[in-house]
Amino acid sequence: MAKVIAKNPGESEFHQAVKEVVESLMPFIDENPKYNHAKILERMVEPERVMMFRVPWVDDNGEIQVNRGFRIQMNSAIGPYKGGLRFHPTVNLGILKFLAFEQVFKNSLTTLPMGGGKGGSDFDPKGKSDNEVMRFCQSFMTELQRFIGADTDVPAGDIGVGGREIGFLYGQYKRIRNEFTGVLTGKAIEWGGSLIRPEATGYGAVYFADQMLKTRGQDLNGKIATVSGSGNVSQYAVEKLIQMGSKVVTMSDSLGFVYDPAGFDEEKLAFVLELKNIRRGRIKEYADKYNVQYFEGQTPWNIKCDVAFPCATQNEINEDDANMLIKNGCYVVSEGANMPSTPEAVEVYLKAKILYGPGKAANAGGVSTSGLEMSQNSMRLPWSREEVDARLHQIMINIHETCVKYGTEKDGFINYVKGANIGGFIKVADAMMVQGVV
Ligand SMILES: NC(=O)C1=CN([C@@H]2O[C@H](COP(=O)(O)OP(=O)(O)OC[C@H]3O[C@@H](n4cnc5c(N)ncnc54)[C@H](OP(=O)(O)O)[C@@H]3O)[C@@H](O)[C@H]2O)C=CC1
Ligand SMILES: O=C(O)CCC(=O)C(=O)O
Repeated sequence: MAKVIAKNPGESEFHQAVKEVVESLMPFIDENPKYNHAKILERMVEPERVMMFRVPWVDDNGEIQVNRGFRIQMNSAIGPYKGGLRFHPTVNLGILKFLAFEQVFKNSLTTLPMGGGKGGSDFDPKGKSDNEVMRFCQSFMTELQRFIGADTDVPAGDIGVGGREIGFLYGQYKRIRNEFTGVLTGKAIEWGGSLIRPEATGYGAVYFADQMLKTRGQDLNGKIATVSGSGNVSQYAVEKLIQMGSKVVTMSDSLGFVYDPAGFDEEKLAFVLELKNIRRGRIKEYADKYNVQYFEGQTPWNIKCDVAFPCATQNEINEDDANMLIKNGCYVVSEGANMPSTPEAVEVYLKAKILYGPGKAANAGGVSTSGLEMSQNSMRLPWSREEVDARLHQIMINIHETCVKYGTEKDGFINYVKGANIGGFIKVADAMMVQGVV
């Protein structure tokens, strides 16, 4: 860790992600010294390649704007680099390296042949016109296209990158490279996308929670759920929770959260989708429309619930929030977001022995379905909604089984952090061992 910190100064999120993995992997590596001799971990914390580039574009007033673009190609031992693009003003090298590092383990857990990568820009799509977003995406892809390809590196969406952005990015890739390939996932269904990809991360986090509950002979029916965020992952976590009989009482955005004690239903969720995906408004409008409470500048973790789904961003649950969740009776946390719980919050969950599914396991449904989109693109054949959903569901069951296999402790407690880290590590490490010193 000292070396990682010294070599990557100021990248606190990257240090955090590496530390969590290293801490749970060290006992396993001590028992399997071959990984130590081959310096697997030292190699895994060093990206295979990092690209950083200028993204100039012209806004609607004719003024030139300059953003910074990135792509981190972290590890390709088990397949082409795969991972989303994030467009958000907070994006920097350290954040994308943490996301790329997590992605390596997550993609390995999916059982599909995908390496790990991540990219993005400090561009903020909020408040921009569609034309501005298009011009930015075209400039971003003009540079990115030289580093990616359907068998090399396949980006997708993440925060700030949804169907609209993937469309603009794909259009520019096709124009420059003159090829129609599966170079991006999250495409629209009419031009090579997969059914269920938009739903997959949220659905997957709910399927994972359901599997965790099954270990205690329970299910989601009748449970009170809190969800944070109101973007892609949150929207479909809420949809699946409603379908499974839970009562979802919160959603949020970066300005605050709404508390609806009667619970979201399909009609209310349709309002949120229209608000967020089309009008691109603020969640406060939900409180105004349905006459419920809105808590400005706050997160939903002090609301009483059985199950919590953090689906917004990293480090959105701190130690106090975690203590509050547990004090209020919450005993399941399934992370739709990447690293939404601080290390102190994770300590609280593990000490309380609740059912805690870390993001790299619980939110792997999104990238899994991206992998299924790649398969369909290679075959040039689309699968039905039922087929993709069944495959997604089975993958989440398999990931859960892997966590149980490597994370069950002597007293029977399932430490999903340990299970996901060891389960994700083995496949990548073994591939690296036989591929030589690369
Ligand atoms: N999309 C996917 O397939 C996958 C996404 N993830 C992870 O899920 C999380 C959400 O992604 P996604 O739903 O795609 O992104 P979206 O951009 O669709 O939605 C993000 C949501 O989180 C909120 N948010 C973003 N930043 C902050 C912040 N700093 N504080 C509070 N709220 C914030 C946003 O509010 P506002 O609109 O106000 O910014 C918005 O409600 C991320 O951690 C992402 O890495 C993980 C696996 C796959
Ligand atoms: O679908 C993908 O390729 C990436 C999804 C993603 O960015 C993630 O799992 O965090």
